[in-house]
Amino acid sequence: MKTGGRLDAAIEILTDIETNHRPVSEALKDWGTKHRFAGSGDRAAIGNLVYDSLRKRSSIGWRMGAESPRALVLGTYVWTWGQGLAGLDAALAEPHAPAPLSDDERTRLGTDDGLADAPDPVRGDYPAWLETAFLRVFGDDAAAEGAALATRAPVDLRANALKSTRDKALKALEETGAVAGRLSPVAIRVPVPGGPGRAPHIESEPAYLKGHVEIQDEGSQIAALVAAAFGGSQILDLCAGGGGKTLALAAAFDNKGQIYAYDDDKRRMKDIFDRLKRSGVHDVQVRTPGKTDVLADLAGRMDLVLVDSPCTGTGTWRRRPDAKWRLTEAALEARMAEQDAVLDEAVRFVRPGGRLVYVTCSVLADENEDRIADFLIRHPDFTLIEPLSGLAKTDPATAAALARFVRRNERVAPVLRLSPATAGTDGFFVAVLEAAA
Ligand SMILES: C[S@@+](CC[C@H](N)C(=O)[O-])C[C@H]1O[C@@H](n2cnc3c(N)ncnc32)[C@H](O)[C@@H]1O
Repeated sequence: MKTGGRLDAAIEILTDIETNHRPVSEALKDWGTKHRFAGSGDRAAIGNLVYDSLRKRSSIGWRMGAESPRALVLGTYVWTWGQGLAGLDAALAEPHAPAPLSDDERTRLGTDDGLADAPDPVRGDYPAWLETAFLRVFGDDAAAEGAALATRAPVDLRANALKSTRDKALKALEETGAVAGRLSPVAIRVPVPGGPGRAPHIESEPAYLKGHVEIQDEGSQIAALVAAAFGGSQILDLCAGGGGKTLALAAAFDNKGQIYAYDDDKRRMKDIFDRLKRSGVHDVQVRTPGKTDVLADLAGRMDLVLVDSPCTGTGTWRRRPDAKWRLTEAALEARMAEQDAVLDEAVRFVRPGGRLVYVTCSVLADENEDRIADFLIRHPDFTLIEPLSGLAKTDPATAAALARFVRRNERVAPVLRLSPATAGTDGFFVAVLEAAA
């Protein structure tokens, strides 16, 4: 396919997503099934056009005067992909291309900066109803933080210390352009190309197949490292899901602790057994929910309970831009109620003097500081402690590198907050609570 045809396909897919309220991945897959002649390069380019259009829906819509699929795709090609008006004209002259530009489109696409007077949520590409929430967390940086959440994310990997080292894994992945991560000592970052370029397919790399690396955002790795550094031998990962943090905890513990992995939704745990096996993890007991209380024997015994809480995922908008525009106030409130519930549940497992680590991949204070503030009122026997105090003992260099992400002037402090703009990771929040001895 030529570029013109790819632009037209992206418009068709975005229209399908919008009119039929379909998830992006499903709409892309469907289009692929109906257009078998499209090669893998075409599919990658079309997928990139669709995702990039969604990432900057608001700012491109503002500049184009419309948020129609056509306006978004044309704006993405000219501005985000840097092809300019001349590049677009060339593509539109190709077979199967979208219709020629109107005069208004031509004028708008030829204007360099149409965002000078735009409000923060437009410049930062986040939903207008979150304006107050973003201002509260980011202040004057709200638009810049939003804009960083509207870029493409790199592929982050965690070198699995149980099977390899970061240096060996970097060597094995040399051809992908992999480099060492900047914050986590086990992070590897694989850059993703811009424009139509295909992201590297890590799942087919021998280093991945042999369990030497796991795919995990560097922010998620840091959350696990911060938690693991509080040590102990009995750990409960209460919201284990597919096991991303469980695997990172197990690697940090070098198979020396006993980790219990649980999730109240059995389906979310479907991949965990395969992942544990591939990673060479032996010290994890998976507990799935059943008719009886399958965690009863752990009550009051855990040195560490990790609550990797359900959340809106605002910190992961780079990877799931459609979720950004689908998020509603009702969904946010539902997540907050779940967060309170799971925090309350966690309490019964923490031994006297033990720690409860609360993690979200959201940047919103409603899901972070506010949940902890309310928790401390309900559970005055817990206190918030320095989030990096564990890591400062086990890995002082990493703790020092992370110190600038500790927030001290919030409603609840100290807490750790990472974001794409400040840390180059997904948005993550970590609070560490200690039970009275
Ligand atoms: C952010 S995801 C976990 C991701 C996972 N830890 C990882 O690193 O791959 C949150 C998980 O919490 C689970 N969950 C929600 N409420 C829960 C509860 N009350 N008890 C246990 N798990 C819960 C959800 O099913 C979901 O899988």
